[in-house]
Amino acid sequence: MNQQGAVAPSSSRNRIVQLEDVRVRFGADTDAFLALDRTSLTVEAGDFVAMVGPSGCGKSTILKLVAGLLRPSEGVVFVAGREIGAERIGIGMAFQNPTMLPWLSIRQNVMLPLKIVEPYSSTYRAHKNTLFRDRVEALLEKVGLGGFGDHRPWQLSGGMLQRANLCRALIHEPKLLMLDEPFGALDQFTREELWSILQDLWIDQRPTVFLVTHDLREAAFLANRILVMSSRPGRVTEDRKVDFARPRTIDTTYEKEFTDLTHGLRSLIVAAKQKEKVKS
Ligand SMILES: Nc1ncnc2c1ncn2[C@@H]1O[C@H](COP(=O)(O)OP(=O)(O)OP(=O)(O)O)[C@@H](O)[C@H]1O
Repeated sequence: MNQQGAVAPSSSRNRIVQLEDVRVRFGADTDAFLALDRTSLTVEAGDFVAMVGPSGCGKSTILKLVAGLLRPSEGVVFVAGREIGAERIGIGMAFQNPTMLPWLSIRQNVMLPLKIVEPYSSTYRAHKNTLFRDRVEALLEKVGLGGFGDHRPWQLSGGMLQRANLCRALIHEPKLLMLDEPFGALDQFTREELWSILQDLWIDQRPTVFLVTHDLREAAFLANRILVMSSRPGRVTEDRKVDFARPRTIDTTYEKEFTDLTHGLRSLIVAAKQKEKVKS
């Protein structure tokens, strides 16, 4: 068994995330079931990884393992060369429903990680009206929300809120950015606009991104690597490299290589779902 705080093998120190033979079980006794089966995975710092697969296959479970919100039942998870939980690492998160605090302005909402996360929190009071405010304004401007800093969340549309949500996830320049279906609730046009915005932010800051999505075009547009998972108990069955030149544009998504890729991914997921039906 691994000791808490174990260090990853030195040959793999440039890998920011490593899962070794990880299994996750939920429930107890007769209700216990295996959600994630023997998963091994390594991710290089600065990479953009998308995870796709049938509903319930364990995509969000992998996000939670990497974010340290969940412990593996077996195996080990290393983040930044150390067993998860042993050392703090900057993580940004965004989910399908942006949970903004309604009594705060958009600027104050975006600033929250600076107020909470070290090394920013200790100088928050000194910088909140100068340096940090400028930083928030610059980021809001970048995502097309310049001039909306004083608005309240309920005055913004869903697409605008998700832009603000991305700003909040990135304001403290996290090393890891965890995105769980962040654009799932948006219309197609807004979603496509946000893909380009997220791509630009990633090119600027180069965090390591884990994106969970059901939208195969989204995965192929944004990621450098797409992991396809089998049905429950989930395993990574395919690891596809995506090397379309950046910055990608919406036109890229109509090119043959791109549609071949998304079509191929779709076939894999349909096959995984059929296997699930046969099992049940
Ligand atoms: N805390 C929990 N307790 C019990 N079961 C859980 C828990 N979290 C997840 N599960 C179960 O584990 C399995 C994997 O869940 P997970 O959320 O990782 O799937 P997913 O691939 O992200 O699904 P979706 O695409 O539908 O969001 C599912 O069957 C889910 O019901």
